[in-house]
Amino acid sequence: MQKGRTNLFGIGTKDVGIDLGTANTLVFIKGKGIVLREPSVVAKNTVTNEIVAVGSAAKNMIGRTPGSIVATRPMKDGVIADFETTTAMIEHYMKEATKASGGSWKKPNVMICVPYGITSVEQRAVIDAARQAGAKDAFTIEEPFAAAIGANLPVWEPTGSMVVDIGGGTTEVAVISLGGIVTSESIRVGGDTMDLAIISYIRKTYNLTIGERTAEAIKIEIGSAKDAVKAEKMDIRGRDLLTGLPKTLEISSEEIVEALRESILQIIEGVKKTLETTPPELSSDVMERGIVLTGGGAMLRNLDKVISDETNMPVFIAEDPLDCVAMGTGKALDNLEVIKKMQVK
Ligand SMILES: Nc1ncnc2c1ncn2[C@@H]1O[C@H](COP(=O)(O)OP(=O)(O)OP(=O)(O)O)[C@@H](O)[C@H]1O
Repeated sequence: MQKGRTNLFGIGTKDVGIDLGTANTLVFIKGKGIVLREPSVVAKNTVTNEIVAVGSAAKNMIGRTPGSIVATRPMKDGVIADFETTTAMIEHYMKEATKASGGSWKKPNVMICVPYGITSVEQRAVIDAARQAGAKDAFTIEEPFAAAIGANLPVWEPTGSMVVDIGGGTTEVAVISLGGIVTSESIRVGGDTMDLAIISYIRKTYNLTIGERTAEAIKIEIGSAKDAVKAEKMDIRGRDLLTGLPKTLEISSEEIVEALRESILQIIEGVKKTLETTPPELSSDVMERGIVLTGGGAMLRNLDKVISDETNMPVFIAEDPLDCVAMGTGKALDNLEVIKKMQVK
C-alpha cells in the first residue's frame, strides 16, 4: 500500500484515474471512487474554434446544433481522432474532478486509460495534456489491462486471465499474466457498430431513418445476441424515407438479434483468434477461471451465453462492467512503480 498524504482533497492520497473511453469518460479519485461519468462528447464552434460544451451538455447537442456548432466524439473508434479536442476534454475532466472533491487543485498523479494500440506519440501527447491540465505527473495504462484490474482478475500473478472489454468504439480481447498482456486482439466493433447496424437494418427493412440515440436505446432495451425465450417489443419513432414524415412502428427483439448478428460474429472471431494464440498453460488457466466480459457491451443480453457456446469456455460478466476500466485505472495507482516501468520512453 502506498502511504497516504494529506492535501486539499482531504486525508490520504487523492490521485486521479481517468478512463478516456470512446463513449464515456469516467473519473476516479483515490479514496472516493468514481466521482464523474459523462459522455465523451465535445461541442465546438467551428467559426471561433471555441469549445462550447463538454460531456452531457455536449451530447444533448448531437444532431441538434446550428451550422456553426459541431458536437463530436474526439475518441471515436478507439483512437484519438482529434488531439486538440481530446486535450480540452482532459482539462475539463480534471477541473470537474477538483470540483467533485470540493477542493482546489493540489497537483495529483494522474493515470489515464487509453485505447489499446494507440501510438507512443499519441500516448505522450495524452501525458502532456494531463500535465498541462495540472497533473503532478501523468501515466497511461492500456484499456484491457485496466479492465482486468477493475474486474479483480489476478493480473500480477503467474496465471492466465482473459478479459473481453466491449466498449463503444472497440472490443479488446487480452490474456494477461504476471502484469503483462501476453496476447491480444483489438476489434473495431463495439456498441457504436451495433447502433449503426440497427440503423441500417431499420432503414432497409422499413424505409425508416432513426438517429444514433434511438438505435442505442433500442439496443439497450430489447437488444440481444441470440433469440430470447420470449420476444420483446418496442415502439420506435423515426422519419419515413418515402413520405419524409415522422412515423412510429413496432419492432421486436428477434429483429435486433438479426441486425446485430454480424457484429456479434466479429467479437466471437476476435475471442477465438486470441485463444488460438494463447500459450497452452495460460489457456488452461482461462478454461478454469473463465473469460470475463467488461465494458458496456458486456450487458448486451445473452452475449455471455453466445461466447460461451462458441468457445466452450465459462464466461462471466464483471460486476459493474461499465465501471471496470475506470476502477482498474484508479487501482493501478496503487502499483505506480510497476506501471512506471511500462510507460512509453
Ligand atoms: N445494457 C446495455 N446493453 C448493451 N449495450 C450497452 C448497455 N449499456 C451500455 N451499452 C453500450 O456500451 C457502450 C459504452 O461502453 P463503455 O462505456 O464501456 O465504452 P467506452 O469505454 O467509452 O469505449 P471504448 O472501450 O471503446 O473506449 C455504448 O455503446 C453503450 O451503448
